[in-house]
Amino acid sequence: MSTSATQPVITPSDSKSTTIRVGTRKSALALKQADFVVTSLQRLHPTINFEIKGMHSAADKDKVTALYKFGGKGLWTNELEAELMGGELDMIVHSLKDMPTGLPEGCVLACVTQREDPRDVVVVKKSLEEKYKTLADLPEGSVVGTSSVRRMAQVRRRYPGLEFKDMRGNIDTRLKKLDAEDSEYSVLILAAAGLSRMGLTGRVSQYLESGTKGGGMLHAVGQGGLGIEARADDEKTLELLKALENKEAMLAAEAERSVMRTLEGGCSIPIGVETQWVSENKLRMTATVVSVDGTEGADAEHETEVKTREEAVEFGLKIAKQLTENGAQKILDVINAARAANPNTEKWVPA
Ligand SMILES: NCc1[nH]cc(CCC(=O)O)c1CC(=O)O
Repeated sequence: MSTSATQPVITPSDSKSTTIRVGTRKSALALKQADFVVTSLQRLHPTINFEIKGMHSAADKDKVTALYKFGGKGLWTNELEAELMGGELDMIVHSLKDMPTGLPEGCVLACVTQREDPRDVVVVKKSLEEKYKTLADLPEGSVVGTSSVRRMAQVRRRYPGLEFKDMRGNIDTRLKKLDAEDSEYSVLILAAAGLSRMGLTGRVSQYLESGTKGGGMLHAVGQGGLGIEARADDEKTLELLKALENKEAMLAAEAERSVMRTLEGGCSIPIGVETQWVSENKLRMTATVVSVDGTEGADAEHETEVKTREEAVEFGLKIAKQLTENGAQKILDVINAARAANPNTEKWVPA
């Protein structure tokens, strides 16, 4: 075999001998996210072989059962985690917002990548696009498609005249259902990040955020971020992932997840957040907990210096405490009691 400058010789030592298996859900969006992570890792480590393995979760397979009944925590993630622990996978790429705030023993949130736009957005039915742009434009009785209790409760609080109807399925399916001539929906609320990753930002009609123009709506904990889970003792994979970590995104995510972890009583709750780096190392968070009927809300806002994971978690605790003092506990107690009393009729989805 001859060597030349244009034809590098592949010797056994630098051939693709190591394989890293990357698990993900199997939706088009999830596969895109995993692909993004693998492409980034492959660029940094050309000699490692990366394989993506897509899996359908229990919640993907069963679209009828109320999602929180799968056990709330780990709805989308349990099967993947079993493979991670069994060594069939080396990492899992998640939408951070679908990741439970408590991970199974032996698993860690190894990496948070740079965050996409964390906001929710309004998408208007194609045939109504000329008529309505924002939630405020919608006439009373208009139907908003969402299965997220967080989105529903917050919209109800600000726009009590609107109606809600369940909307599940992946992004493509949701848009098709919205646009169908005979659909009852006027708008959908979706995550900007999902649309953007699918190349569908053109459908965004309004960005929702804390200000008046944004409808006073806060997004989900972790929304727009990717979380990569790995085995706590897998030094090699943890080291690989360090290069993909975005510190600002990680600290903001830890702070948001800390609020959620502190407040949740074992089930998904209607909590919205917004975090923003306002100056060097200074994080501002706005958070809300809203009753399902939208009549009551507890709000909190605070900014503080956050430089470490511990400080981020501490900050989240502080916000959770402020929320509790402002009435969040009462709202959560009512929700938990209603779920316990009437487990068969609710379709509340953590989104
Ligand atoms: N609820 C499902 C889900 N999980 C993650 C995203 C994409 C946004 C993200 O990565 O945070 C979506 C779609 C949506 O909420 O519109």
